Amino acid sequence: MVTLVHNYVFPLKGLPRDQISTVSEGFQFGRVSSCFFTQSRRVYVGVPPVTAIRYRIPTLMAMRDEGAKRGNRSSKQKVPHVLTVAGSDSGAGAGIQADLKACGAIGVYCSTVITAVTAQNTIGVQGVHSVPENFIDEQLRSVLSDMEVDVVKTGMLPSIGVVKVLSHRLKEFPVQALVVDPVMVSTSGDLLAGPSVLDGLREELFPMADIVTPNLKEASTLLGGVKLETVADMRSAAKSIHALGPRTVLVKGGDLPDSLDAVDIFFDGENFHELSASRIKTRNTHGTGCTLASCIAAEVAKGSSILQAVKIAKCFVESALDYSKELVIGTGPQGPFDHLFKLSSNGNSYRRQGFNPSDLFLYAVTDSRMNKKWGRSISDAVKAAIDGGATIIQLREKEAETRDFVDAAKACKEIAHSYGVPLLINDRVDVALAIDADGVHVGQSDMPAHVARRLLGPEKIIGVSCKTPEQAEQAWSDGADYIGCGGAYTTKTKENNPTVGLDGLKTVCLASKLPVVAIGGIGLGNACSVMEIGVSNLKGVAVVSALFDRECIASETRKLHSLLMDAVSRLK
Ligand SMILES: Nc1ncnc2c1ncn2[C@@H]1O[C@H](COP(=O)(O)OP(=O)(O)OP(=O)(O)O)[C@@H](O)[C@H]1O
Ligand SMILES: Cc1ncc(CO)c(N)n1
Ligand SMILES: [Mg+2]
Repeated sequence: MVTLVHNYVFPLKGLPRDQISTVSEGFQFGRVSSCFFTQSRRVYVGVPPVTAIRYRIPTLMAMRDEGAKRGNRSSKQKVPHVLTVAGSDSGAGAGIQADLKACGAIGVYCSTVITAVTAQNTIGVQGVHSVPENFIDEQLRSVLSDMEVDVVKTGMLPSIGVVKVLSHRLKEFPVQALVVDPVMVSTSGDLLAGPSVLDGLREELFPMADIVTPNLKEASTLLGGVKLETVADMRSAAKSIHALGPRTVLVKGGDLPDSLDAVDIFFDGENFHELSASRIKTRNTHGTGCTLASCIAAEVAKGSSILQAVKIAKCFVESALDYSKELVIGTGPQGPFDHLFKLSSNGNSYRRQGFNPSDLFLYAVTDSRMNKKWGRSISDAVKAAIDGGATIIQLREKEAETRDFVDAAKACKEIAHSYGVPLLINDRVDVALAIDADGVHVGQSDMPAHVARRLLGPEKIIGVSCKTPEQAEQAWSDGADYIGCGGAYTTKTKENNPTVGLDGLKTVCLASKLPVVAIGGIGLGNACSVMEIGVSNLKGVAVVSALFDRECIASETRKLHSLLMDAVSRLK
């Protein structure tokens, strides 16, 4: 199942115990009696008869990140990186093109080694032109030797020679994880890989793979043609394929006949997980397999576990299919879908042109108690703040009934957008979705930012409250756009909220790869001191009572705006 590489056993013996972590999910082995090493840079230390301990050898990347954390702020931003080794689909629904779009949508860099060029459309595959093996090898070497790939994802590998070349290069340049989509036949029934490739996959790639993702036909072919017609069949297929060596298996049920749900079976050698999504009624399912595998790779590159990544990927495919179910591209039976969730959107006059960190400059956060105290509606308060120069609005409504909140948020969005000011919703991702707000702001105990990102899509703004460098790092890897850091000073607005002070704020700003807005007890008297900590990614201040617990919101906002302008011009 895995190769014993003795060189790697010896250094392991001296490994301090505190550098070994016990991992339950996906790391239970039937019988492991000694140490071994897989190509994906993991060392398993067997404790017979059933458990295994995992130690992840730090990747070059992790070491570089460590270096960056230790104060080398000039080091470049690390972007999670997936390399796809696959075929081009001229119709751009599947293959390399699907991989690029999927990774792009998830916010992960994707490099491409092209194994074949297909002439393909919504009707079928009209031609395949394989790239010579030595040139595939050259592409692999170019990318792997230079670009610090996190995860490799494979799609169409047209010959056994290509499989061998790839497995050789992966041994020379190990990566964190390998996702193998054993593409054999297109959904239109056209052959994309010869039968000899099967042996190559089984012998060379599966033992190195962290996950293998066959569809029903591929699972059947891998197992010598067994019939797979039910979820129970899929379970036993997953088990048999797992025995061929991969760490985990996902048998995809997109093509399962007569099923109301799209059910996939995940097996990690110990446990089965039945993953279900509603089956979207659409012709646009061309490329779902490639997309799913790329999303898994992208999520793993961002730091998810394999199972977590599969769940997120499945949800991505379901949402994308749902979003593009009416899309009409091509005349054939199998259309592509919209990975970027945008092509078919209409009627939305205000579309954000990417997040602009300078919008954090004067960040107004509403408070229902203060509005009640002064007898004004949320939308009047918002309008006044914008009149005074607020550059972004967050609606923070802890007490309102959901329906009232949705109505108020709709009204506020209209006002904010008429001034070109973005509107965010505190905590309530559902409300943000309901009114198509510009984004959300979540705290450490609210919905995790990576889940919010999945629900809201790549365009929306996501902010996360962070008090420590670790939380800031997490927010960045979760795909947030900015962080809010505080309390800068003590505040009565938010009870039980420890103050980090200006020193804490500075520490977080220095560690954060994202722009920061300071919050907590900030007002006319101290806003300048906050900005004067002088860290370039501190983009502004967020205020609640200094604006909303005042008789005239607009004039207080105006005063704060001009103070901030002065502070910033002094810093230049
Ligand atoms: N109509 C649908 N609605 C929701 N999910 C679907 C639908 N069709 C497929 N899926 C999901 O998409 C993923 C890919 O599954 P599928 O079995 O279609 O792979 P595939 O045949 O390799 O794809 P392709 O060859 O079209 O790229 C699975 O998670 C599956 O459950
Ligand atoms: C190039 C290519 N790769 C994979 C698939 C499987 O969908 C396809 N149709 N075309
Ligand atoms: Mg399919």
